[in-house]
Amino acid sequence: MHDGSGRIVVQGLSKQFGPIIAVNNLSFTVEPGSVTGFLGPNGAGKTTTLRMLLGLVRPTAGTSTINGLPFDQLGNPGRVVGAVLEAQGFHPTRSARNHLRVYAAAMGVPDQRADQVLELVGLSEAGRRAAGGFSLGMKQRLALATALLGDPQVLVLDEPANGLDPEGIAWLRAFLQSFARTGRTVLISSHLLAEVEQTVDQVVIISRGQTVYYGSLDYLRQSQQSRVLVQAADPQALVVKLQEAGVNAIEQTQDGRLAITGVDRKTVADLAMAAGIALYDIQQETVDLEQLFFRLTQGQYTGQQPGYGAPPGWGPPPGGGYGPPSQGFAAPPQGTPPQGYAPPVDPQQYQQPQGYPPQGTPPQGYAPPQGYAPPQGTPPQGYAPPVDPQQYQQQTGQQYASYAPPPGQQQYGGQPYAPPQDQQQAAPPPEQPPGGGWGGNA
Ligand SMILES: Nc1ncnc2c1ncn2[C@@H]1O[C@H](COP(=O)(O)OP(=O)(O)OP(=O)(O)O)[C@@H](O)[C@H]1O
Repeated sequence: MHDGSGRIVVQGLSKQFGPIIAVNNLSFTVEPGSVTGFLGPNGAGKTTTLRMLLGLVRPTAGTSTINGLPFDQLGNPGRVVGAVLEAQGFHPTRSARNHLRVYAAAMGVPDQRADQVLELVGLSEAGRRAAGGFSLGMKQRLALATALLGDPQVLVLDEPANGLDPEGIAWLRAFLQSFARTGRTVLISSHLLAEVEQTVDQVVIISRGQTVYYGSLDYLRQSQQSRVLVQAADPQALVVKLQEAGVNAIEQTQDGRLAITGVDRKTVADLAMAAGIALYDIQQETVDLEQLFFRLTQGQYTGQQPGYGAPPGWGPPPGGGYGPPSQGFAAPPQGTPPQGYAPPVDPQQYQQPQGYPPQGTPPQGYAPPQGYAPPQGTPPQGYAPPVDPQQYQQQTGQQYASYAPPPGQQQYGGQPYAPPQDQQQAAPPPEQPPGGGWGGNA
């Protein structure tokens, strides 16, 4: 029901399976009106966290709530949370439409909603085909359709882009952003930053069950400065010349090159030439987000400490704070839809079925953020911490505990439906989600 904020709060969540610490003291908040990416390499603890959030796994410690309540106290969870943990569990010979009708009945929503959600995800034409013959991408869409049956306030999707082609990923991006823009909450997991980079407003990056970054991608991006890598005939002499010119952020790389931050290639080359120091190689190194993601999560398998923070000599984020992520989103691609798909409904605008608060009306009890509200204030001095502590504090009310690394660790535009009178009084669905659909790998 749309009777709460739709906020997801995870607080000190831990899960141990025998000797395996799958999730270790995880805390983060997902605000309504935003898309949050939950990122980490394979085995980092993403699915376990989502399963705890959805009441499918009992935490060893900590809590997770949606609308301020644990999942099992939500009453009619299918109307509050739409979840896909695995795009599996469809009866192989049952048509997609009939699959959805079964879930609609369990949830107390009218049969017509099945056709609406099929249209929303672009599966209208395939609706009468047996789900067993669906491609992975089509199964992802059908799982999403199942999650949308109850017109939920919150979407929790585990690796939703898995199996989608580029057209499908672009469509999903537009859909989720449009969904979030109506004041709803979206939490999606992925092990690939690039897959969700253009979709999310903020990310929670975990490695070995622990948070290694929590904040906006803009902050992460801007915390990294490019370096000039130079191979000089006389590195020591070049260091002296650079320091005389006021350039002090210099370090030596393992291969003997100098890594210089805060200057461009031309400045270094000019200084070297003026001093008569021969240069054998000079390059500008720009660190992209994927590299940063890898750096933050490395050690997952090697037992190394994760790459907390920027390397020495790297500067603070640019002055003036950091801006909000780009507004708007890419329109779904044009052209011929893949075989078997009806063209998905234009995800430019999510329209709610009748009987729900009008589109754009935030759920009671909170003011949805306009786009993404960037953290306020001045970024930390010296270097960028892996977790944006201000945002962490702002959202959780807690001091971020892992600021220093622990030792040794590391749209849609649906056809509104008017529920028939008798359906409006329908019996509540079961306490637990029906197996196989939302929360399907229970
Ligand atoms: N039921 C279980 N029993 C024992 N260990 C488990 C169980 N579920 C998960 N684990 C372990 O917990 C750790 C985290 O697994 P989890 O599936 O949550 O990671 P993940 O980030 O979702 O990975 P992936 O991207 O590969 O799905 C792994 O080491 C996994 O083997």
